[in-house]
This record gives sequence, structure tokens and C-alpha cells, in this order.
Amino acid sequence: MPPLKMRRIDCSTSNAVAQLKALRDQFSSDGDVVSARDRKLTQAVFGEALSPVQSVDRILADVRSQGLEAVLRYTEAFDKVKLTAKTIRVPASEMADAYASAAPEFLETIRRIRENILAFQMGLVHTSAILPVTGMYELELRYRPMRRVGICCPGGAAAYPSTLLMTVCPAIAAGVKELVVVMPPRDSGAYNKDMLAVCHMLGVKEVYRIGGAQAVGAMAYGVQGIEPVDMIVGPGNLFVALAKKKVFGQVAIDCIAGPSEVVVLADSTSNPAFLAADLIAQAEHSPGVPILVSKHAPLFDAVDEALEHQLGELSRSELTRDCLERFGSYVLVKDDDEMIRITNELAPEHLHIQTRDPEAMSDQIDNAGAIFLGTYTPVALGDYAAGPSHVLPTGGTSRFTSGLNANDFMKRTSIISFTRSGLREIADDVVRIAEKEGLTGHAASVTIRLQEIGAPAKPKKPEKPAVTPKPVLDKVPVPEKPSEKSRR
Ligand SMILES: NC(=O)c1ccc[n+]([C@@H]2O[C@H](COP(=O)([O-])OP(=O)(O)OC[C@H]3O[C@@H](n4cnc5c(N)ncnc54)[C@H](O)[C@@H]3O)[C@@H](O)[C@H]2O)c1
Ligand SMILES: N[C@H](CO)Cc1c[nH]c[nH+]1
Ligand SMILES: [Zn+2]
Repeated sequence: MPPLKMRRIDCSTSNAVAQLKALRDQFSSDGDVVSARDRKLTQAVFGEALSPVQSVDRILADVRSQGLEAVLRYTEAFDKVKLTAKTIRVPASEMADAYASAAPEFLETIRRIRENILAFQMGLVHTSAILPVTGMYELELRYRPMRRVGICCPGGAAAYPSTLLMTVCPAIAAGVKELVVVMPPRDSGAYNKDMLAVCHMLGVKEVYRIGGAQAVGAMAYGVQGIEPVDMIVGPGNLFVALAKKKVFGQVAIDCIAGPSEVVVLADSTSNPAFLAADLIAQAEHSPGVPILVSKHAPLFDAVDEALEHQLGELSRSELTRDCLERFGSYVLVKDDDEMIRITNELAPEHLHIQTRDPEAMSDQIDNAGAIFLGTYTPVALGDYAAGPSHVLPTGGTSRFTSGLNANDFMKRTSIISFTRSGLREIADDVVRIAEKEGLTGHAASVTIRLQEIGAPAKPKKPEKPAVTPKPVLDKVPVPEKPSEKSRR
């Protein structure tokens, strides 16, 4: 095998961002590009060559109109597993058994990580904001969690207990009561004992052995035996991502979390062996987009050498090499400003800054799902244990969206409450603007009350308000544990 040489892009001679985006967009959720395997599968299932968007539209329409029958049919077609209304749900006893037989040290690790994630996520949960104006009115912005949330956990290519932690814990921190997990019926999904043990530990009661667009449809529309959810979150392949996009509106969704991406920023002070390890770590998800940006050209040869050396020792060596060769790039920039511009334009899922002064550079980054600072913060710490969710926006969507967190599971309601004197104070303005809009019914709903309380229909504004409104922002105290949260 010839030694690995990752693609080199020189910003002074080419449009680096356009090239990098073209590489990344090969597996974007627009779904135009599809693998030979998927093309064959789609042809076999539908009897015609459908694009991923068309396949997902067809699957969702069938699930909506035919319910469970369509879910079972597509599960058999795509996952080659014949399930029934009885076997689609993982029994509680199977999860309890998986937990009982799991390695104690694995459970200990999961428990410790769960605490890290819960501590971070509970610390950031929004609390209600109250603006009382004494004797006049009270305004409140109240947060409540979604009641029922569906979580997609991938299981096609690998088993991800960490993804269960990174989706379920933020939902628990927000106070979500009903959690539904779907995983493909594979050894790396809903038949994986470690995954079931983690579900049991996290208190997830509803786990279904389904994946892909049919699982998203089942949770969005509801089918026999599966009640519809209010929100669907979690990562997945192209078919999961497209289905989530399509059911948005019927339910809420989180970000589109597709194949992994990392941009590493480095300079002459960076350690080539560490850089190679960081590129490999995300490339082994394969497919993925590993990119190294530097103004120090000699680094690229050194990293190529380190990649070759390290690849030999990996369990997924071939897949990882393939990913580095097909989608990986070194980008040569002229200075720090160019490095920052390129990063902001790419808006990567993960950004790892390993330059001399990572904090200063980080301040200038506006678009990234998660930023890892310095030599001793490999992305794997965030992937597994630090606390923020590893479900992060991919495909450049960190320009406008963010990684999953507890607040995504909360919705806001504004609460407005006026006293008589408050009504009297604001009435004039409301009546005037209502009349301007020609909505005299709106105006009358105010003046009718003024008549009842004996005030003039259009009171003259006092020169000074009787009470000077003094906004005071009261915070509801942060609850200590999610279970103790009082949700009125
Ligand atoms: N960003 C994140 O937080 C994060 C975390 C973990 C994984 N990931 C990524 O999520 C992805 C998970 O992919 P996966 O392979 O495990 O798949 P998956 O588990 O998301 O989906 C598998 C399902 O897709 C359906 N499917 C497969 N081929 C199909 C076809 N041709 N037509 C219609 N449906 C089809 C099948 O029903 C199958 O059960 C990977 O790219 C991984 O890198 C991202
Ligand atoms: N890097 C992935 C998100 O892009 C998350 C993950 C799961 N397991 C390991 N890593
Ligand atoms: Zn990862």
C-alpha cells in the first residue's frame, strides 16, 4: 500500500473554502449523493431508483397512512429483521438483565459520565424570568419541558452508548418525563446489551428496535403501540437526517447532526503526533471530514508520517485511512486572519485549536459546534465525558444552530397579568393602535373594561405615571436535582 498522503490545499492558489465545502457536501443532508450500496437497496425495496429525499418521502407517507404495518415492512426491507407488534419493543426485563450482566467497571464509567453531563446540563437550564411592576402588571417568561421526546440513537455502523448519555441526560436535566429511544435492530443497536444496560441505568422505559426514516415517522405520527412524541432529537445517517427535516413542524427537532467533522488549527509549536491522533479520532467514524489548517507548511509532512505510523495500530484502520484519503485535507494559509476566516466560513462541528495562544484565537471564532482549546483537550474528551453534548451541528449548520442542550427541551410561555390601574395606564395606547389597524373589536375589548371600572374611554395620559415602572428581574431559584424540579 502506498504511504498515506492527505490532500493539500494552498489558499494562495485556490478557493480553499469552496473545495472543502464540496468535499463535505458529498454526504450532506441535501441527499443528492448516495452510495452504491444504498442505491442498490433503494432499487430493491421500491422497485425503482429513488433519491434519498424521494425514499424518505415515500417511507414517511407510508408510515403516516399505514402505521405500524409500514414500519415493520421497512424494517424488514432495510434492516433484514422481521419484527411484530409484540417484538418491536424491548421488554423491561431484557434491559434489566442487560444491566445486571454488564461489566461493573463499564457501569461505573457510565455513572461517572452521567454525573458530569447532568451537572453541566442542569447548571444551564433556563429559569423563569419575572418582571413585576408594582400594582400595575406582572410579566413572566415561563419555561416548561416538553412532555414526550423521541431519541434516535445510531446503530448502523457502530454502537454508541455515549450518544445515549449525550441525548438522554440533557432531556432529564430539562425535566422531560417521557423518553422514547429508537435504535436499529442490530448487534450495534437495539440488540446490543451495553446499549440496553445504559437505557436501564438512565431510566428509559420505552425502547424500540427500529431505525432510519421509518423510526422517525413512527415517533412523529404515532403508530399502533407507539404514542407520538413532541420532539425528535439525536444523530443519524442521511435517511434519519432527511426524515427529521421532513417531520419538523409536526414535531420539534434539534440540529442536523450528521457525519463527524473536525478542523484542527496548528502552528510550529504543535505536536505532529497529537495532530495526527486528533484527525484519526474523527476520521474513524468514517465517513467524516478531518481538516488541518496551518501556515507552517513543514507540519503537513510530519503529520502524514505520524498518520501512517498510527493507522497501523487501529482497530478500524482501513475505514479510517479511506476517510482521511477521500475527505481529509491540509490547508496552507498565509496568516492567522486567513485561518480564522476559513474556520468561520466552514463552521465546523468540532474545532480544535492547538496554536501558541488558543484562547486568543478562540475569541475570534463565531461559527463552531464545540471548540477544544490547547494540547491537552482532545475532542474525544467532549465526545465522551466532559459534559456538553456531543450531538453537534454538522455540514456548516453551526452558522445558525447549536449543539444539543437541556434548554432545547424547554419551551417558553409568556404570562401577562394586569391590575385595574395597569389596564387604565396602557389602555390609551392599545386603543389607538387597534384603531389604526382598523380592528375596533380589539379596542372595544379594552374600553368596555374602562367603562366597568369607571375610567374615561380614552384617558388622558398623566404627566407622570402614578407608579414609575421599575423593571426588576427576579429569578426562580435553580433546583438542585431534576427530580426535585417543581413544574407547576
Ligand atoms: N454528530 C453526532 O453527534 C453523531 C454521534 C454519533 C454518530 N454520528 C453519525 O451518525 C451516523 C450514524 O449512521 P449509522 O450508519 O449508524 O446509521 P443509523 O443508525 O443512523 O441509521 C441506520 C438505519 O438507516 C436505514 N437505512 C439504511 N440504508 C438505507 C437506505 N438505503 N434507504 C433507506 N433507509 C436506509 C435503516 O433502516 C437503518 O436501520 C454516522 O454518520 C455517525 O458518524 C453522529
Ligand atoms: N464524534 C461524534 C460526534 O460527531 C460523537 C461520538 C460518539 N462516539 C464517539 N464520538
Ligand atoms: Zn467521535
